[in-house]
Parts: sequence; C-alpha cells; structure tokens
Amino acid sequence: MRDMTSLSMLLGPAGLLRRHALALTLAGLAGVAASAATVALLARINAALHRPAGPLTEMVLAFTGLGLAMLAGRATASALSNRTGQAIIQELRLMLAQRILAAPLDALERYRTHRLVPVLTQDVGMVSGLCLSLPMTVVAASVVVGCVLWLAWLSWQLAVLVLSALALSLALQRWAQERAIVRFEAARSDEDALHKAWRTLGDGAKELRLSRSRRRQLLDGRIARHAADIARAQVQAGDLYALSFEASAALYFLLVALVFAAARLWQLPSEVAGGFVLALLYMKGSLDQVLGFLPFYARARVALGRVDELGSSFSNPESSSAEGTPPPLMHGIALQGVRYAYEAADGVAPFTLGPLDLQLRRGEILFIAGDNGAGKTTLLKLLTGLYRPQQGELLLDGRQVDDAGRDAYRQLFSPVLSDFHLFEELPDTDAPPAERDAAAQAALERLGLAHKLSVRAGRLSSTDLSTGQRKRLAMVHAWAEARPVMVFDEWAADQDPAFRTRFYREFLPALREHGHTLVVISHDERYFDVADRVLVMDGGRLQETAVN
Ligand SMILES: Nc1ncnc2c1ncn2[C@@H]1O[C@H](COP(=O)(O)OP(=O)(O)OP(=O)(O)O)[C@@H](O)[C@H]1O
Repeated sequence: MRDMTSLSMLLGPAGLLRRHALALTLAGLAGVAASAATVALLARINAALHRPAGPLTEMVLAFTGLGLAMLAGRATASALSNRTGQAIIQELRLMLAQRILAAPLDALERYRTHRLVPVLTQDVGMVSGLCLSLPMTVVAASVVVGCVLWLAWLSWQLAVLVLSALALSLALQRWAQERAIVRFEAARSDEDALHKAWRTLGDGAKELRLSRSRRRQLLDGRIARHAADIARAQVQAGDLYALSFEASAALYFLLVALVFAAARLWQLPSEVAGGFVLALLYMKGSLDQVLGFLPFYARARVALGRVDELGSSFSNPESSSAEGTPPPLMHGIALQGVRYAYEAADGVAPFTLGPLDLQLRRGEILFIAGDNGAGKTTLLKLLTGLYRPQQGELLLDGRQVDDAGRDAYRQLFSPVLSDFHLFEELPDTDAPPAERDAAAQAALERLGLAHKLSVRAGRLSSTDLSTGQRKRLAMVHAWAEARPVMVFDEWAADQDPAFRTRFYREFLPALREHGHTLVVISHDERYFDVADRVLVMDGGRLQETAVN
C-alpha cells in the first residue's frame, strides 16, 4: 500500500478497475454489440424506406432480431456497469476508511478532520456517479462511432463533412471544459470552507445563540459568502457548457442542411441522403449523452483530485501490523533522547519537544505537571506511541519499539485524554459479555453514574451527560479495558471537589493496587503526594521535582 495514491487504487496494477476488468470488458462488449445492432437496424429502416418491395416476413424477422439484440446488449451493459460501479465504490469507500485508520495521527491532524467528510461523502459520490455513467456513455459513443462508420460506407465525402462538424463541436466543448474546470476547482475549495462553517453551526450552537455578532460573522461573513461564491462558479461553468452545447446543437442542424445540399450538388442517390439524415437524427440522442457527460466528467475530475489528495496524504500507512499480540510490560517504558517538532505554520516557529529522557517504571504513579502549552499532551502522545519520535528511541523493557511493533505497543494503554471521544459501546475484552456488563455497571455505580444510565449487551443506554459526568464515563471505558498502563490527561480538572479527592485518594491507589501503571497529567499540587514522582514540563523540556 505504501506510496499508493487513490488514483492507483482505482487504476494501478492491483487497482479496482483492474480487478473488475472482466465485468467492465463484458459491459463494453455488450454495449458495442448493442450499438452494432442499432446501426444495422438503422440501415434496415433506411433500406425499407427506399426499397419497400422486399419480403415482409424477412423484414419483420430482421427488425425483431436486431431489436432484441439491441435490447439484450443495452440491458446487459447497463446491468453489468451498474453492479460493477457500485462494487467499485463500495471497495473505494472501504479502502479510504482503512487508509485513514492506518495513517499516522499527525498526518491526520495536518490534513484537518473537517476536510474528511466532504471527500468521503460528496467527492466519493461524484466518483461513484462517474463509474456508473461511464459504461453507458461508452455505449452512446460507440453508437456515434458505428453511425459514422456506416455513413462512411454510404458516402465518404459526406462522412468527412460530418466528421468535421463533430470535430468542431468537440473543440467547442473542450474550450468550455477548460474554462469550467477552473470554476469547479474554485467551487470545491469553497465547499471545504462551507463545510467548516456547517460544523460551527453545531459545535458553536450555544455561543452563536448568545452572540448576535458571532451569528452575523458566521452567516454573512462565511456561509453567505461561500454559498454565493459556489453558486457564482457553478453558474459560470453551467453557462459555458450551455453556450457550447447550444452552439453544437445549432451546428448539428446546419450539418443536416449541408448534407442535403451536398447530396444534391454531388447528385448522390436518395438512399444515401436519406441514410445520412436518419443516422444524424438518431445519433443526436447519443451525441447529446456524450456531450452531457462532459460537465459531469469535469466535476468528477475535480472530485477525483480531492479523493486522490486524501489518498496520497495518507499514502504512508504505519507499517505496524494490527494483528500482533500486545507485548507484556515487565519492567518499564523509556523515552531516550526523544525529540518531536510540529510543522511550522505561517512563519511561526513550531513547538519542539525535547530532546528528552523519561523512565516510566511498572506499577508506579507518575504525575506530569507544567504550564499550558508546555508540551504535556505531546509527551503523552509520544509515550503512548501515537506520535513517532523524530529523533531518539521509545523502549519497552529495554527493547526498541519499532514501526512494526508500534500498534501492538499502543494496546498497553487505556487512556482518558483531554479531548476524548465517548464511544457508546464498551470495548471488547476477553471477559464473557455478562461479566463485562456487570463490571461496567459496578464502575457506573462507583462513579456516581448508575442513576443516569445503564449497560446492556456492551452498550451504554445514553451519553447525554454533563461535562464532568462525561469524563467519568470515559473513565468507565478505561476501567473496562483495564490495560496495563492507564493515562489520565487532566481528568480531575472538571470534577467536583468530592470526586476530585476520590480520584486522587481512592481511584488512583486502587488502580495501582490492581497492578496498573499510571500516568497522570495534573495541575492539582494538593495531591502531588499521591504520586511516586512528579515531572514538570517546561517549554518542551522535563524536570523532576521532589515529592513531599
Ligand atoms: N497538532 C498540532 N500542530 C501544531 N502545533 C501543535 C499541535 N498540537 C499542539 N501544538 C503546539 O504544541 C505546544 C504544546 O502543546 P501541548 O498540547 O502538548 O501542551 P500542554 O502542555 O498539554 O498544554 P495544556 O496544559 O494547555 O493542555 C503548544 O504550543 C501547541 O500550540
């Protein structure tokens, strides 16, 4: 998977299109067969119009046979392309999700999560539309090609005239396409900005209701502006296509007139002129389908670019296996000479942590303190294997945790991070389901949540809780998981005094009693005596303080 973009997921040697090549080829062949039957049918109609004296039964049989062949070919092409298109999209969605899950956390943070949703919904939908409509557009194009070949057989001079008009029409469409795609690109960038504003509607609902000026900023400054920019770009692109489409249509009827004039000038038989008019009028529908596909293709190309950007942003998955057994923690974990710097943004020097050394001994309670922005959370992400050190080593019982073992190493930790996500399902463990539910229910009682919610079949009945209660529920998840190392990032910060005391004086010692190693980020100096050691982060560096 390394260095694979999503385009190569679609088109590469092991790509989705390649894997569905048989079905797609069969769809194409069925479409071409349907087109051949259509053209043969047109030739028959033309012959019947100009030489009506042939045997009736033969004519009826030929019409029926060709009509059935056309129907079978088109139905087969349509059914196959529909199924293949849907299968490709289903697999593309799964591949993108797997790729995002396998991406290093910092790559995901750099990409910005608000940009994920439009790609996974809007752009993937657009690419799916492309996959679905492409085969039928190929069928329409093959009807056009078949008609032109028949026309060339009837009269090459008139066919040259038709081909020149088609070339002019395509050149017009290309002119429109090049200009429209710039507008589609601009509209798509505005879609990202608009999606960010949609999120603010939900995430900032309270602040927006309390502040008229913020509401105005969001509505007029962001939503209205981006919506207007998108509408303007789409209208401009639509106008360009409409102009070239209508010009092509006018050109087409001019062509029919020209064919009549040329046929009379060159004194061609009426069957030839009739065949041309019949074919030109019939293939107009297919030609419109091909030309109508172009704006859609331009939009899908922009969407494919976004899907591809997402794919290549996450094209270096962590090489760790998701299968490996978590290693035991025998003695301790160490960071040695570890350094990590964020990417510089807008000319501001990036925050750099380390180089620093840290020892975490099995069974100890380690507190990490320090000012806001000192690097405590960054240190936790390095310690838990969420970030890969840019320099230095992460050691488990003296052995280096390499890329291959990082995912297994991470399974040593049960975290309650400051920006935790509250899952509705309890984590899967080795315990039988009934035992797991009973343990979680006991934890809910201990954390004062049993009157608010319950556990049934591994699911919590609700997560509609206050901020402090949500944090307690996150603790229930960590207890249910009960991994060797538990990590709490400022857990007690929004607990009431009674629960804060219980956290430090009751829960932490009890967890240690059960054999857990504890890493706690804390500003609560009153409880520092609970810790075996307190480390202080300052500007990305560590110092050890004496504990009373
Ligand atoms: N994803 C990120 N990209 C760039 N810089 C970041 C990112 N996350 C954190 N930083 C920067 O790294 C520095 C340390 O952040 P960190 O969250 O580790 O601090 P902290 O000590 O946990 O702070 P707090 O006590 O406020 O939670 C900060 O200056 C912050 O701006």
